[in-house]
This record gives sequence, C-alpha cells and structure tokens, in this order.
Amino acid sequence: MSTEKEIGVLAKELKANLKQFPNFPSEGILFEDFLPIFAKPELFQKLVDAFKLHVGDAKVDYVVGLESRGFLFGPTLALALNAGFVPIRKPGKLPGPTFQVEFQKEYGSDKFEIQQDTLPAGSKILVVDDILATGGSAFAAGELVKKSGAEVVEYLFVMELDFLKGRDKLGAPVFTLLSGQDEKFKD
Ligand SMILES: O=P(O)(O)OC[C@H]1O[C@H](OP(=O)(O)OP(=O)(O)O)[C@H](O)[C@@H]1O
Ligand SMILES: Nc1ncnc2[nH]cnc12
Ligand SMILES: [Mg+2]
Repeated sequence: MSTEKEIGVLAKELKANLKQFPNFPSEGILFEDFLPIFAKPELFQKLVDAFKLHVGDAKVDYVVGLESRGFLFGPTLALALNAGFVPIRKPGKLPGPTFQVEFQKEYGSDKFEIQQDTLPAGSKILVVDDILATGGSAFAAGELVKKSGAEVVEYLFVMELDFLKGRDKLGAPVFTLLSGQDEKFKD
C-alpha cells in the first residue's frame, strides 16, 4: 500500500470519531471536537502513526505545539519522531525572556509567547495544532519561530476549516490529516 493510501485509511477511522457541536463557543461556529481520539489508545496511536508516516524521513529537530490543543499530541509526536518538543503558550505562562506576538483568531484576538533561546538558530521545526481556522494562531507561531532564528519546515493540523483560507497566510507547506469544513456553518 502507498504511504498516501495508508494515511488515508488511518484518517478515515479517525474522522469517524470526531464530534461536532453547533454554535459552540458562539453562534455560527460548528465546533469540531477531536478529544474522543485521545480517549482510546488505539486511535491516539493511529493519529501519531499517520503524522509520522507523512513526515517520513524529513529532518525535524523540534515539534512546536500550540497551547492548548496542540499540547495534546505534540509531545507524543515529537517523541515518535525523535525530535524535541517546545511549547508556544498564551501570555504570562512562560518564565524567563520570551518573544511575544499578538494575533486574530476565528473568534477573538489573543497573544502567544515562546521562550527565547529554546530553538537553536537554523533548526528545523514542525508547527502542530488541532485546527487551522483563520490561520491567525499558526501565523503567529510561525512569527515566533522566525524570531527565534529557526525555520518552519511544515505546519501539521488534524483539521482545517477550508472556507477560512487560513493556509494562504502561512509561508511554509501545510498538511491537514482529516478533511474539514469546506463551507461556513448555517443552522
Ligand atoms: O486558525 P485560528 O483562527 O487561529 O484558530 C485555530 C485555533 O483556535 C483554537 O484554539 P483556541 O485558542 O481557541 O483554544 P485552545 O486553547 O482550546 O487550543 C484551535 O485549537 C487553534 O489553536
Ligand atoms: N470550528 C472550530 N472547531 C474547533 N476548534 C476551533 N478553533 C477555531 N475554530 C474552531
Ligand atoms: Mg488552540
């Protein structure tokens, strides 16, 4: 079986385990909940296996995960890839000197921080998160990686809200494991 087919088989099973919540956290949002994947070890393993298959032999020094939901699988994927894990957190959570970037999201604005001197200059980074919506969070993460002097080789997401065209904001390749919402939710 080709790698793409193998990933496709894993993705189909994972997709069947997502849950949708209309109008959460606010009116007009169809919330995609991927937490059921983590409740079953065999599904969590498949999630990590699928991303690992996609990454293949690419050189990766660090997986950078976005608080909060990028923390649910980022460290596990990093370990599977024999890479380090570095968190990007909401403001005021990380000790020592940090870089900070403000950004807009699908529902509101926010800030992200990374600790300075954690990503060596020139290191190869995978940025991971659960969902690519407007791309505001991922774009900010890319800016923080850049400020650190490192390089985003790829952005990895579990799902994408295609209609928001977040991937157009990002200056590196984007991989989404599961197909997402291709049009805006209407009741
Ligand atoms: O592409 P964007 O428009 O930036 O939106 C995507 C982000 O929004 C959600 O995070 P959120 O900060 O809402 O919550 P979390 O702390 O549960 O991850 C989601 O987990 C992504 O990180
Ligand atoms: N529709 C959505 N579902 C889950 N998480 C999200 N983050 C931003 N938009 C989202
Ligand atoms: Mg998030």
